[in-house]
Amino acid sequence: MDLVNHLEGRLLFAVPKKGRLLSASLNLLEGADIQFRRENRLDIALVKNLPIALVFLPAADIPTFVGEGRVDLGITGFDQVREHDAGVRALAQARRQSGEWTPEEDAKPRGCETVMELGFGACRLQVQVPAKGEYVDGKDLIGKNIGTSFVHLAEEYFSRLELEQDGLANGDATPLTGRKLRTKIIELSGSVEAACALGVADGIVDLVESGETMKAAGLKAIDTVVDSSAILIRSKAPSNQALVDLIAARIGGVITAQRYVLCQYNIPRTSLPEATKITPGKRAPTITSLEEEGWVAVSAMVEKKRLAPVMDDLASVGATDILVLDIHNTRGS
Ligand SMILES: Nc1ncnc2c1ncn2[C@@H]1O[C@H](COP(=O)(O)OP(=O)(O)OP(=O)(O)O)[C@@H](O)[C@H]1O
Ligand SMILES: O=P(O)(O)OC[C@H]1O[C@H](OP(=O)(O)OP(=O)(O)O)[C@H](O)[C@@H]1O
Repeated sequence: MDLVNHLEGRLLFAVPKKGRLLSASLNLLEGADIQFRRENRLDIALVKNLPIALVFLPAADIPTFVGEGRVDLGITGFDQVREHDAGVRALAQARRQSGEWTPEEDAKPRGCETVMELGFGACRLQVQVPAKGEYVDGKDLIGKNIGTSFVHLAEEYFSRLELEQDGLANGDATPLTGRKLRTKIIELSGSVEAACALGVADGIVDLVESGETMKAAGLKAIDTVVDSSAILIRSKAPSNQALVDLIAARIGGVITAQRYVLCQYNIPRTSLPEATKITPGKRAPTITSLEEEGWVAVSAMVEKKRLAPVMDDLASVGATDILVLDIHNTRGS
């Protein structure tokens, strides 16, 4: 089937085609009951049960497609959105400097909006240097060679440092982009951590999660440029706002279900005030009377990461029969 000619009337939703965000993104789509079958090697898949087409793209390109309004929704990293925005600023500044900028360009609905954080893909874009070297501060790298895949964010970072060193204020009057940098930013598309050891760069700007890659390459972090995690983004003028809202509600429900469990227990009514302080629920706990005089049953959503101390505290105020149930999905919570 010629998929490209079946996109008419469908909301376009971009999903990372590979890499760190792929499997968690597919889990979210499954939880939101977005059903599709992706043909081998095809980067477009029609959703069977909704008027949506999934477009599988590199995470780094998704902010461009969404920001230009070519795709309505997308899953990518916050770092990629920041890098894209910095690139748009750099391009606009270059066009202004060359006199090519027109007032109409300001009116274009460029850029994407964050719909929600997705609770996975947490990492940091950090400035890294050889662990045994002399650099301890970002400023020590001014005038040096920096390897990175995040060229625009690196340019803005070192532009800010250079401005500070020169005693100039960074404000709208002195844009971070379009200046001639003393620091040389070298664009690398992968394995950035090898650049220092191979003599290509004095420092790098690269992502760190566990820190294993950085450590294995003999590097240490000296500053953070961006704290990132996966986000759902939408274009400024999506083709079907109602469908965007529906997808957002479904995905929000899946994320809440992943973060929370349902905790149920019995407790003497006299201890209820203490117990409900421990489990206030998302809005409020549900309390029902038991057949046994003076006892109530409580059920409340509890964040998974707080579960063990919550159960300890409940037991210490006299709760019994404490049960914890997984939540499969939620809506409106
Ligand atoms: N180690 C990590 N831990 C968590 N999230 C990460 C990690 N590395 C990258 N990410 C997130 O995943 C996004 C995509 O990175 P990833 O390296 O998987 O990209 P990719 O599309 O496979 O590209 P590349 O071919 O450059 O590796 C990043 O922008 C970031 O938001
Ligand atoms: O702190 P860590 O947990 O070690 O993760 C960090 C690494 O993960 C990412 O690369 P990835 O493995 O996705 O491959 P890439 O270098 O080809 O982008 C990133 O670019 C780092 O190299």
